[in-house]
Amino acid sequence: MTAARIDGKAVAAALRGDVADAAAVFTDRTGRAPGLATVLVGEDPASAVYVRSKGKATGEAGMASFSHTLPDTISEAELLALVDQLNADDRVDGILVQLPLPAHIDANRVIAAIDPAKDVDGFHPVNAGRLATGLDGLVPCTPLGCLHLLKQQLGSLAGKDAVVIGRSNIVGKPMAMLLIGESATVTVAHSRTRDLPDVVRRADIVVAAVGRPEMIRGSWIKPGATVIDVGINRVPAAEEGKTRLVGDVAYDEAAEVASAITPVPGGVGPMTIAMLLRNTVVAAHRRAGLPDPEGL
Ligand SMILES: Nc1nc(=O)c2c([nH]1)NC[C@@H]1CN(c3ccc(C(=O)N[C@@H](CCC(=O)O)C(=O)O)cc3)C=[N+]21
Repeated sequence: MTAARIDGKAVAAALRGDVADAAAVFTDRTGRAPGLATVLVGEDPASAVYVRSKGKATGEAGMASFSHTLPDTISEAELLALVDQLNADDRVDGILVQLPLPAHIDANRVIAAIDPAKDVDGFHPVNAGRLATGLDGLVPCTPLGCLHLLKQQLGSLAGKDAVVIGRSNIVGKPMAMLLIGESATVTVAHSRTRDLPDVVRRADIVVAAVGRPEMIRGSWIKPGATVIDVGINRVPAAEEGKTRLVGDVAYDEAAEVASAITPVPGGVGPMTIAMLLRNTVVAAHRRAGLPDPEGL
């Protein structure tokens, strides 16, 4: 069997169209566009690329973008002061502080300083708690994008065996919460899990978020499983001096066994950005006291 390739880029483009429609309605009703503020500390070139592509996507969706680039010599207090300023700014509906932050800054303190109503990354403990307890809040973009792809592919997830590989606050834990919310039977595996290949072999749904290039092999995949690859790893390419992106899953091997699989690039990555825009337009509606836009 050759697996269907789940086209995250196309699904993300459709979602961005719906977000743009909702943003236009919001702008009409309130007289201002939904606004996203991004904060980048330091000059890491890969991080700068993400922030730029987010800024571009925001404009295309009819939203306002406020981007702040700070030197990596900035103090924690100065960064916290900027977050306070963005919390107080009524034009700003969403705040994204790009991670990782330099080592002298406590990322948990910065995340905790963001107004939970503007926390479009869904990283604030209040939003994590809401997700864990089934309350409405803002949900982390990458797991939300993975769930959207899974539901589009499978319909109901109820009763499916799902394995999430990775236990980060950003992907693994919220992914597990979302899958539980869909009534899947969820196993969270990680670096200390015993017999990982056997654990993965039981799964109808595999979400790989470990950050190790091509670690999950085709022989680990249950025939017919759906595989969502969150990994974005840059590795040396065949041609001297060049690099290419690979996921956490050995794509060609897994595609021979799975029924559907996301590619890297063009899978989960574009969904993350689309969900960031989605969360921003949802946050704008809630802050304005309007009902959530339908169908997002
Ligand atoms: N507070 C915070 N929130 C984040 O959501 C966040 C962050 N910090 N720090 C960095 C990571 C990384 N991240 C990506 C999003 C989209 C692609 C993406 O669209 N990738 C393209 C490929 C891009 C390329 O070709 O380089 C794809 O997979 O097709 C990648 C990476 C969000 N992050």
